[in-house]
Amino acid sequence: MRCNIIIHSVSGNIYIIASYLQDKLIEAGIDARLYRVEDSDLHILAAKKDSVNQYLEDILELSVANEETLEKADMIILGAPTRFGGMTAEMKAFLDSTYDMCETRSLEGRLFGCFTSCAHSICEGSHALDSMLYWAQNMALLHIPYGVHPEVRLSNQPVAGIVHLEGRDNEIRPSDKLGDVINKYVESIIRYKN
Ligand SMILES: Cc1cc2nc3c(=O)[nH]c(=O)nc-3n(C[C@H](O)[C@H](O)[C@H](O)COP(=O)(O)O)c2cc1C
Repeated sequence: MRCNIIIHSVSGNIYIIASYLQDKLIEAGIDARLYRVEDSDLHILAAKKDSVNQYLEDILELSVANEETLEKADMIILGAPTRFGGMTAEMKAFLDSTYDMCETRSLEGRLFGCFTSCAHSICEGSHALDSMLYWAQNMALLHIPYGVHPEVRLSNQPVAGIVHLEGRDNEIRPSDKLGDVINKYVESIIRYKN
């Protein structure tokens, strides 16, 4: 199974989650690859903010996603920061560029997952997940939800996907606890593998 993870990340949280998720999927025998969407002024922000500069090179090393990235995937996972309860404009611009694919139904039946990072509110993160989910539904993709995992205690995750809370100015980077959540999500994905 080929899984293409497409991200937008400014200060690195989404990149950290995506890299961990990619490693875990590869360990599970899934051909997981990481792509980014265009962000034309990321380098300008990186010159002003250390937290943006920290992962800039890693992020820019990723190939930029296009329609082929979607068409080659059996599973598409989107990761984008939360912006006012939605996804970022950069991720939205990429998804908007795929409109023809919903009319041709060329992605129908592929699998879908999503994750986000935000400052302080799981609730706003959950809205951001839903905004990506609406795209997936337009594309007739099949959503694999995070669902309910009482064994991962107090993880406070929405059922739709994974949310990381960074606190103020990246004071909380994705931790082992979020790793437990991602591991559970990978277990669900493996069940759909064949
Ligand atoms: C314009 C803007 C709007 C934001 N809106 C929200 C929001 O609605 N809720 C929230 O909790 N965080 C919000 N954030 C914080 C980002 O989602 C957060 O910094 C995220 O972790 C960035 O991910 P990254 O490190 O991968 O770039 C906002 C940030 C910016 C710059």
